[in-house]
Amino acid sequence: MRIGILTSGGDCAGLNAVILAVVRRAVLGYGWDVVGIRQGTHGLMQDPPQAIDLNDHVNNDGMLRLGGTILGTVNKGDPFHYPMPDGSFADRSAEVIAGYNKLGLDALIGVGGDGSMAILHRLAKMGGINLVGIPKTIDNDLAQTEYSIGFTTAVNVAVEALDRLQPTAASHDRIMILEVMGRDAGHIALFAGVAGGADAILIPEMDYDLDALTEHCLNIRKRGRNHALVIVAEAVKRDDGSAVTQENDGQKIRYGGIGHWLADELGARTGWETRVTVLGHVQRGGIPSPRDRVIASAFGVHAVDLIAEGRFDRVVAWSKRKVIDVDMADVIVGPRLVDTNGTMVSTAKGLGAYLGTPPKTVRTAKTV
Ligand SMILES: Nc1ncnc2c1ncn2[C@@H]1O[C@H](COP(=O)(O)OP(=O)(O)OP(=O)(O)O)[C@@H](O)[C@H]1O
Ligand SMILES: O=P(O)(O)OC[C@H]1O[C@](O)(CO)[C@@H](O)[C@@H]1O
Ligand SMILES: [Mg+2]
Repeated sequence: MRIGILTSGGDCAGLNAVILAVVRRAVLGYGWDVVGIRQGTHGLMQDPPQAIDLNDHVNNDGMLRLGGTILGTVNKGDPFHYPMPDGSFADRSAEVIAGYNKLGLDALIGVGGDGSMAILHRLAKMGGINLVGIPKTIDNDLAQTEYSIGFTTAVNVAVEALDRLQPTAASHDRIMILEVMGRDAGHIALFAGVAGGADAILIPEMDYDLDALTEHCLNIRKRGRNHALVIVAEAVKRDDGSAVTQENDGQKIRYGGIGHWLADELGARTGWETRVTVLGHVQRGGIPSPRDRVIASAFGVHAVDLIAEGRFDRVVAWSKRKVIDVDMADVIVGPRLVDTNGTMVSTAKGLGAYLGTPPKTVRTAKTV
């Protein structure tokens, strides 16, 4: 047997740990060959396909703690809608499938988020590829899994930022706003906000009211505290409903900047000096947390076992303290958003944090 593995979508901590787990299980457990595909689907699109032999990495224990991905990754260039140099878009899916066939692979493990998983699922159906998916993304927005690789490390980074912001906020009598990533979901902001003691947690799943937020901050002051911490997810909108974006090139939207808008508004309304930190890609890099390494290892081993059992079109998932596997069709249903009636929201509210209210319009994306 000869299996391939690729990493796709935004990188995150724990990708090399999952590659190592796949190599160890496949090589030591089954005596198979493992091929690493470079730059996600882009590596397969090249002729010859860009790939490396991963068998030698079976002894590379440094990978367990190494950030990024040794294979490289892409979160642009959908092969079904590929941007060509002349500005047009082409369907290059057949080239990706041809690349897979040229490598002589019996199965493919795709480590990706929701966007990547949807693309790989479609390619697998078209090309008869034996596909198994492994969820990764700092956004933790994949359906069916409680945790995706990279999320916990990103939360740890955001909590450390709050830990560092609190003393400087207290020293200078300020409101500190921390803007975090998460794409359309507020999981990072919510987990980090609870763990880091944020006084207000703004997430895209909840509607906020600037007057209520202002009053909340002023009440903190009245109660005798000279500083406040606010965490805001990047996809939170301005009060007129418009998103703050850095890029919208027709391929994808890149959020960023809501923290600065909020600081202007909140500073003016409260009369309290307000500063902003935009955490950005710091949340994706660095050494994976032990929990991400555990999840990556469990996912990698289970994914290889699925191939050994001939069970394809499955995605491994973390559920109720163990690894399970689910139909890929049940995973590519759009982003899994924060459950506004869930434990994390009620905990944050119970701690007295300002979160706003659930939106009046029903959101269609999954919250499970
Ligand atoms: N070659 C590609 N591989 C993966 N995604 C691609 C590619 N080209 C374009 N995309 C699009 O880019 C976006 C990547 O989104 P996203 O960054 O969410 O990726 P992901 O795999 O879901 O992982 P993550 O959420 O961690 O970044 C998706 O909407 C996807 O459709
Ligand atoms: O690396 P890029 O292309 O700027 O993408 C940033 C996006 O990727 C993520 O880090 C992971 O999906 C999001 O949280 C963020 O919106
Ligand atoms: Mg994603």
